[in-house]
Amino acid sequence: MASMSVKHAIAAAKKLRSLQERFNPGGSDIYPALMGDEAITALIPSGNPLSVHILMFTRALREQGTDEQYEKFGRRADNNEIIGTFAQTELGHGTYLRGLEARADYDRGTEEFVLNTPKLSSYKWWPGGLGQTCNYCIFVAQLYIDNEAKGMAMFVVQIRDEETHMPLPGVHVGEIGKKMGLNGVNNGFLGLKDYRVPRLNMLMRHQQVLPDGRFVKSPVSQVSYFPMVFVRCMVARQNSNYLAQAATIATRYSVIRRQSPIEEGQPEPKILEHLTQQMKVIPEIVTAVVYRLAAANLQNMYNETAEAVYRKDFSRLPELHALACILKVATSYDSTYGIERLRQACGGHGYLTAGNLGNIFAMAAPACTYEGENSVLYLQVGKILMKNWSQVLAGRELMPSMAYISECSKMTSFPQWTGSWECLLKAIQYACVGSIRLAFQSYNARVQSAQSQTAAVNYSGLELTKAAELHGRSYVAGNFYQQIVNSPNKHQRSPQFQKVLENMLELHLIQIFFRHLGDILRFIRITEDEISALQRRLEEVLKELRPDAVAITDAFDFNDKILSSALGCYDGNVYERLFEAALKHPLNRKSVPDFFEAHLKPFMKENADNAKKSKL
Ligand SMILES: CCCCC/C=C\C/C=C\C/C=C\C/C=C\C/C=C/C(=O)SCCNC(=O)CCNC(=O)[C@H](O)C(C)(C)COP(=O)(O)OP(=O)(O)OC[C@H]1O[C@@H](n2cnc3c(N)ncnc32)[C@H](O)[C@@H]1OP(=O)(O)O
Ligand SMILES: Cc1cc2nc3c(=O)[nH]c(=O)nc-3n(C[C@H](O)[C@H](O)[C@H](O)COP(=O)(O)OP(=O)(O)OC[C@H]3O[C@@H](n4cnc5c(N)ncnc54)[C@H](O)[C@@H]3O)c2cc1C
Repeated sequence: MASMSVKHAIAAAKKLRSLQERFNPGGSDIYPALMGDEAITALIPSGNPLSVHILMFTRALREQGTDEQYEKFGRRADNNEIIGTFAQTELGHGTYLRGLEARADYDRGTEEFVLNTPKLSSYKWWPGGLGQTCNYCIFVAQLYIDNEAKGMAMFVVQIRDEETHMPLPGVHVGEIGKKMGLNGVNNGFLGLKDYRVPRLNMLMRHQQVLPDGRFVKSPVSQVSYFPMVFVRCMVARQNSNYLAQAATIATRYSVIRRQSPIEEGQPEPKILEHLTQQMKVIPEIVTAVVYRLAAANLQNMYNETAEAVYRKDFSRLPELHALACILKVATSYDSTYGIERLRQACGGHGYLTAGNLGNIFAMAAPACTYEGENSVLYLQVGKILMKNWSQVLAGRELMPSMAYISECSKMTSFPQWTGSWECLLKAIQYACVGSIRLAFQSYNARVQSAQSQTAAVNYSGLELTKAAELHGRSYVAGNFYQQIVNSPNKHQRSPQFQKVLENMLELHLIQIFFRHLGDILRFIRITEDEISALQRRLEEVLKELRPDAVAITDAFDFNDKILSSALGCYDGNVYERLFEAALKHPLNRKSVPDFFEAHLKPFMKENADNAKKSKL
């Protein structure tokens, strides 16, 4: 599997390079080239062993290295002359970066760094492609000068000979073992023992170690986290893609499969005629659209911030960090949940490998963990919301994506309930701000009672997480509302298309309202009649969107090769493809399986003999 994945990955990397040149000639931004990432991902259903090379190794060299270091390493990496990974996580630490144990000691006598993973727990563990594919890595270590810790630093480390691919002396590298999915990625482990690299192998765009050992601190330490921010932005796009693929498969299957008459004596309908099936499938189609639009917004913000950081303007980093966290969490959680719900909507055939929904789930699910485990990133956002609430109390302006928090904070009560889109959106935002206020009361009371900020964050963690989740909902729903209702290119849309988009907005807002009804009722009085009216609207909009479900998923434009699913094939010949896949199973090569003579027959005979004996 690994070699097949590498073969496909090389084909994908060549395609990506050509896409990059076409979309973005000579440019550094990979994102436009990834417009074809569905194809890339589909080429390698077991995961792309070069993805961390492309997404993190090359970018870290470009963004964290000096121009000279880019010329020495980055150009060769961009040209795929060397293959690298991003080796930060260790066997013993992944989240708490200040706890990383790998160390880099500066030797001013030789102007080198001596790299060590002092204990088993210090081994790098998980980096994509590290096991077998890569010959270089970005090695993240605690920097020590004269045995004094200076914080985290990144080092370009060659781990394998470029000709023979043999691990270099002092390098212990290999594959970490089978995973739930992505088994073509060869995630690896790396131990270094007294491994020396020249001083200029430390990436020094933002922080430097001078030949005499003097340390020049980064103006903004968080800029070293930037490679992670980029992948979080990519996860938002990629996981919305995975959800869109699953939604396409389940939608197509739901208009092929017939089951259970709705009226006595009537023929069995397509299962998508069942209202409960519509409630399983159509909201996931809409969620995929909602997150794809939010991810595109985030990517634009990333590109703008990356250019600003290149000019040493770090002002937009905090907002990008907050949004990248919240969208990475929301898309990975919701896509993973949605793909499983869509799998269940396809009955038993959804559980067949030939349906590919299991593999799509296995590709999507780890995004809840890598690039910052979701619950940890929610706490990150919760902390940022506490800081911003302090700004609100001090009457200061907030970052644009949090402006609604200021507006809602000035409302003494929620206006008369109308049930309009604006009302639904404001209700979610108002509930979010109510949750932030409550979380702040708990958090601030703890800080005031002399708890450390870290401890206060931990003990207020449930409320901080709730506030962060509702902030994510507010941002995503707000973005979707703006795109549908206030988009500058709205007039270019046909009335029919605008109506479909408005139906998707109606469904999204009502669905989020019902998902957080408890959170909303905590702060807003809504009558039973008003809630029942929304229930009716939900049923109505599902019915309205039903005729458009196939067209919307066709518009995702995944071909059969990408979907790789007997349930989601464009020609709808599901049963023929399921049967064709079944006949290809190795067990069907022989009429009598080998295990019959070896195991089953003796087993049955023994039982028969025992039964006879017991009768005697
Ligand atoms: C061609 C490719 C194929 C096609 C594929 C297509 C698309 C790609 C889709 C998916 C990806 C595919 C492949 C890649 C797969 C896997 C790659 C995975 C890689 C990894 O997992 S790399 C390792 C990731 N690890 C982490 O994320 C660690 C998480 N931990 C942390 O971030 C930190 O420890 C912490 C949790 C933030 C805590 O930090 P701490 O040091 O305790 O300090 P704090 O007080 O919490 O923060 C200090 C300060 O800094 C701010 N901050 C924190 N993080 C950031 C950041 N990232 N950016 C900016 N600012 C940050 C924080 O807000 C605080 O600010 P203050 O103002 O409060 O001081
Ligand atoms: C498929 C995959 C690919 C990966 N690729 C890479 C890669 O290329 N490069 C790389 O460096 N890493 C990579 N990783 C590692 C990934 O970044 C880590 O798994 C992730 O950061 C979580 O760290 P951990 O696994 O050590 O879990 P831990 O940090 O040990 O966390 C375990 C659990 O403890 C809880 N927890 C931890 N900290 C807190 C906290 N502060 N507050 C509350 N609860 C907390 C959470 O529930 C968390 O899930 C990859 C992981 C996977 C699964």
